[in-house]
Amino acid sequence: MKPLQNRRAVITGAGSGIGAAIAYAYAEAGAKLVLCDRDSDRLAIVANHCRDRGILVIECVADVGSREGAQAGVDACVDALGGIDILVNNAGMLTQASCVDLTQEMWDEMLRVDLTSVFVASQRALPHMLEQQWGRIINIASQLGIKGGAQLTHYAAAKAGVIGFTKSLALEVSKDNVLVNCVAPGPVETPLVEGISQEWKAAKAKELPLGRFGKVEEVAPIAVLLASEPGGNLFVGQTLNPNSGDVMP
Ligand SMILES: NC(=O)C1=CN([C@@H]2O[C@H](COP(=O)(O)OP(=O)(O)OC[C@H]3O[C@@H](n4cnc5c(N)ncnc54)[C@H](O)[C@@H]3O)[C@@H](O)[C@H]2O)C=CC1
Ligand SMILES: CC(C)c1ccc(C(=O)O)c(O)c1O
Repeated sequence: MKPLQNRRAVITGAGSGIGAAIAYAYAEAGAKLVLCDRDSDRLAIVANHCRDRGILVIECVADVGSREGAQAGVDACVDALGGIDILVNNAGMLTQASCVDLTQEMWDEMLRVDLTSVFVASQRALPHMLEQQWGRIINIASQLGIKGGAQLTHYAAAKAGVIGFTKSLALEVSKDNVLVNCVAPGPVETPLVEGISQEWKAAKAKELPLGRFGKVEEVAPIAVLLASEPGGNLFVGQTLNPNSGDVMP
């Protein structure tokens, strides 16, 4: 039997990068998928590749920056599949500005997309998971939520918030067999970091003990482990750190 056979999973930000890799890994693992993204074209490509692996996939085009959009994936899963087992809060954005130049709009958008959406989607999923006494919530944070990042106060604050939210929710619901954890990657080659210059990225890669950025297929298996039994059963409120050795908490 495959590790996530017939589990009903929602993955946000599944149209690209880490979210797409998690979608492929979950498809291989036998899950039924609700894939969410605001980019319908990219989402359709990822969804079709998952269908090629013989599993049921529902596409949900939504912007998690709004309350309705953050709830949409969970609602689609419950409506179509009768419930939800796994929620992967992965959708995220990255902009850069020094704190003095950061506008209120940039701050608010970052907090809405990278933090508030995690709360809203989790809150929507929880009644179903508590009722069935089984659930897994996996939040994609960032090592910058631990170490901070210049020009990234808003991003680092949102991701630190995700880590604190994860620990606190884990304390509330683990006795009901709803396990909440997060993954805090270091730099990973995805479109998210495409805007950063090659020179900067080369210098950053040299600093890393591993000497290179991560690849999405090196992060996705962690989301499979956390959702699977028995391998994921003892992780409660943890932050897993696939970061090329950049942060050793
Ligand atoms: N790439 C990296 O170096 C790292 C990424 N992360 C986190 O991993 C997660 C995924 O990032 P990547 O795969 O790198 O980025 P990506 O840019 O490749 O993919 C992000 C996906 O999320 C979607 N998305 C963004 N905002 C959305 C919104 N408001 N509503 C719905 N969908 C939205 C995008 O359309 C895109 O398909 C993010 O939470 C990011 O903060 C964490 C650490 C390092
Ligand atoms: C700016 C660099 C490439 C970068 C971007 C994002 C993250 C993260 O989200 O964790 C990093 O750790 C980075 O070093």
